[in-house]
Amino acid sequence: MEQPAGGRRPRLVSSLALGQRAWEVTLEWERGLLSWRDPQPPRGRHGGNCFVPASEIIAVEETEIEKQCSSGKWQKMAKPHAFTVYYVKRAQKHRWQCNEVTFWCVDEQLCNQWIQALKELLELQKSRPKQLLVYINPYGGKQQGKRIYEQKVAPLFSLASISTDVVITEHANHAKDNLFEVNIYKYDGIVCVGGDGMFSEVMHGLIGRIQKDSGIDQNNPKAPLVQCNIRIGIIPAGSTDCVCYATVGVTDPVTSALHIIVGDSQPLDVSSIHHNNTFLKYSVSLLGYGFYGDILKDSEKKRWMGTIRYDFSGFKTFLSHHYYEGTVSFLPAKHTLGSPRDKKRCRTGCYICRQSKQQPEEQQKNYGLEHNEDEGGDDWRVIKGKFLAINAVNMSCACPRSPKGLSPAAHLADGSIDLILVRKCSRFNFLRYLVRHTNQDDQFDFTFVEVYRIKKFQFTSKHLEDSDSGVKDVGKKRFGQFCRDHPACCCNLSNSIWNCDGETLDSSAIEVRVHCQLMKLFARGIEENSNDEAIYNQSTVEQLL
Ligand SMILES: Nc1ncnc2c1ncn2[C@@H]1O[C@H](COP(=O)(O)OP(=O)(O)OP(=O)(O)O)[C@@H](O)[C@H]1O
Repeated sequence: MEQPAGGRRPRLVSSLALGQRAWEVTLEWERGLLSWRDPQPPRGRHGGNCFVPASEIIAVEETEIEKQCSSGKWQKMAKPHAFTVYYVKRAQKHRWQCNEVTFWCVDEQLCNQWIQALKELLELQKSRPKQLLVYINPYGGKQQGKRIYEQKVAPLFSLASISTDVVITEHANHAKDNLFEVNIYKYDGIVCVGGDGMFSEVMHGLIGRIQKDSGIDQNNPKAPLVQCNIRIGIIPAGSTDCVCYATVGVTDPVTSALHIIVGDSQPLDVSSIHHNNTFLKYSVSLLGYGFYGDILKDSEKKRWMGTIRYDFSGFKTFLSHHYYEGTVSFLPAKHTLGSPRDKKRCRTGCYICRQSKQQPEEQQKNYGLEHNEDEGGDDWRVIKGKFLAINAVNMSCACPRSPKGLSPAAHLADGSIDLILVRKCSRFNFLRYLVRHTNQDDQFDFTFVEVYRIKKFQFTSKHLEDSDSGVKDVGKKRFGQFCRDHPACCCNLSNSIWNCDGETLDSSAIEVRVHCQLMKLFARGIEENSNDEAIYNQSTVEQLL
């Protein structure tokens, strides 16, 4: 063992066997790094050097290995002592796998010393969860949630010595209601196994519970919400897993489980949505009126079709080409360093998101001040018009169908919303706009598309503004009915609905405000990997619709 100066913990260097050959294995405490190299690589082969940071070691276990190997060599030797290191291995397209390597030696004491040292190093990884509360939606997606959890996730949690309390949901809102009853503070995290709907339910339960315990009234649209430090992990098992995709880069249960085990933490902005001082919902990805609202409305009626309903309803909604009149008022975001068209993608360790970290404290400080900067004063902008789509996104909304997403440069945690207004245009132009979500061209470079980075917005449909004039209304309702019966008609219907992260909102007139880094996920954002960006070219318009 090497003994460096200065009383620091010594580096552990040993010659250990890996298979049939002796490797030099090193554990560097200061750098938190395990490495092994072949000191005499076979002729013609380069010496392999392997490194695993301690933060990516999943577990260390003493291992029984066969006393006799095929060559019969060990017969003459003393009993081998072995240990296995399980660690994260990066595969293609942001996928993580659990890899293992087994080292052995004949010196039992040396073997134990290595196991002890590695376990101590793992103990130092303080952000790792020890106890998790898991909710499984057995009916999400292809109804595989339970199987996915039991076969792919639970064995990894057990390997990493994470204890779990598992609840298999029996009805919608089971998890949300349960989160108001259990002692959530004894857990290091909440895991949901399901799709975006299940995640939304757990998020509402957790944020709601924290506000309740802190005496915050969620119905007050101006109340500064209390941050949730209990992280949520998403094991994707739904028909849409967009939040998982946008925060991990892939929808793969094993990858997500490994991000939970290593204790990743990704802060996330959350928008609160109110109507007349009544809280409606929280949103973390897409709040869409018009095109995406209509797709949801139609697809809800076709649940029997399974996941193909989204393609079907997307195509139908595109053909129907309805536009909606209304007024959007918004408060531009001044604090953030980026802009929606600057091409600075939000990636692991994003600088722009890190700079926004102090925002929640400032919001708390400003609360109650009559003319605080947050209220914006005269800075509000008002836009009246006819819109095919109004999309407010808290993240890029990248998904396998649209790997760039609705706003490629949106950030997960910069305390802003990207507001995209798509004004009435021809069907052909709208198609051109949609196609740009799948290629390298700028989807905001159209005269009928505007994008703003904002903090708050309000929307009222013209239908509601006019609702006093009863006579006009009757006519409009009739007209609306005619259009519903003839979907190829492209006139304006009175109202669309809001699609809030895949669920409908009860009101079309809404008030929205973003809460910077209100919650945290067991994720690290999308890791930089230029090869994966080439995936854009594979998407087609059909996939997008
Ligand atoms: N046991 C249950 N029975 C019925 N519904 C449930 C149950 N558990 C959860 N849910 C609800 O099912 C909804 C959809 O769940 P989830 O997101 O997991 O699946 P999904 O197939 O992706 O659904 P969607 O396509 O509608 O988003 C959630 O809103 C959740 O509240």
